[in-house]
Amino acid sequence: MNAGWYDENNNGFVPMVESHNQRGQVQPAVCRILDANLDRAREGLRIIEEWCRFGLNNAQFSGECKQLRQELATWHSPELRAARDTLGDPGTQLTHPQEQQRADLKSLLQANFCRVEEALRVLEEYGKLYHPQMGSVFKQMRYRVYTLESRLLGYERQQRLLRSQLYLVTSPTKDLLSVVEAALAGGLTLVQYRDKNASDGERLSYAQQLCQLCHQYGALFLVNDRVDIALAVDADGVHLGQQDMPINAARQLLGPHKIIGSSTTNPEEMQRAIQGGADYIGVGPVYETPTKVGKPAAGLEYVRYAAQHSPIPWFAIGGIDVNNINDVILAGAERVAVVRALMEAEQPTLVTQYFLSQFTRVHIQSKSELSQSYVRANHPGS
Ligand SMILES: Cc1ncc(COP(=O)(O)OP(=O)(O)O)c(N)n1
Ligand SMILES: Cc1ncsc1CCOP(=O)(O)O
Ligand SMILES: [Mg+2]
Repeated sequence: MNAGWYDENNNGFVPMVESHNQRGQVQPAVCRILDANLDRAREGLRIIEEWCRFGLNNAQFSGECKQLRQELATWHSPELRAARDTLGDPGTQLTHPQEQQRADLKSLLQANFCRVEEALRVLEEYGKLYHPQMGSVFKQMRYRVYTLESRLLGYERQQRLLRSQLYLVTSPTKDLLSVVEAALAGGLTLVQYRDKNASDGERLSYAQQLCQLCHQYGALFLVNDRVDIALAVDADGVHLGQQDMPINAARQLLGPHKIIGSSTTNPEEMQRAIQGGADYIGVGPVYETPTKVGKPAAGLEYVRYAAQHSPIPWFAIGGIDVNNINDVILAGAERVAVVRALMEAEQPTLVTQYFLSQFTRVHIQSKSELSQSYVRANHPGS
């Protein structure tokens, strides 16, 4: 097999020029290192590719993984393979406890990205001893993998946001973690940590614990108001109100792939949030609420407006509970955010399940009511 690499600019396969080794200058150990790391990088990419293909059904991401694997294969010459000495390799016996268990899919993907990036770095450095172009080729490849990682994790986040119909905004309580965990156990997939009075130390500590908990359950975790805390705990994003940091400044700090939510009370604020690049908006307060004292209700009218006009995901918020959720859904909401209804619930797991079940039930019921009234109108007496 001829070694070489795929050059996008020349649009073709570039055969590998004579290696230093062929001139007898490279130690066998270097060939073993290159062989092992070519394998490591390809295996890691294959694991990521399987998720892109079968988990996300995403042809673009899986295509990029496959392309990278094929480019790696072109460097894996018989000469490097021949240097392999598995029996004499002390590293085959060494495993790290973290390799034995992965907390969730995100950590599985991150661990494998890390493995690929490390292997590419090794190939970049030791490759310089083997072939004059190996250093720059593997450096470029490593940057492509970084880009793929951040695009893939960003895409995953957006998908999870789209699928989230219930959003818990927390309020301070001594059993904060157990309330949130009970709601997560009921199927909650989106949590915002909100505490207007805690010290920064407390905020950081709660944010860290909640972030870890949410990720264990595969849920998204956002921080209210504070971009710095969101960054410090590697949260999935922030929620910003009209008085908080502007969306574009937060985007500069958080990068393109974190989620930024924005509060809106009227069509003008909605328009500005969308133009500013918000990933979702809060729509409300739908009803007056003691959680946001002094903020007048925007009403169901604004919910109907959002249902007609918002091109991005939006969450109705403010005074929503198990008694009025159906009115909010019938006004067009497909997603709601709540504080008290879950934070003060005796059984947050059951209340979460109830809320989530309403999105399916109300739509089925309202469709069947509509079809019944259609039959009555068109076939009187039947
Ligand atoms: C989902 C969601 N919508 C609206 C808000 C309110 O944000 P803001 O207007 O900044 O008020 P505070 O929550 O900071 O008091 C929210 N937090 N979440
Ligand atoms: C933070 C916020 N922003 C608009 S309404 C609201 C509070 C909603 O709280 P509750 O669900 O307890 O009425
Ligand atoms: Mg705010």
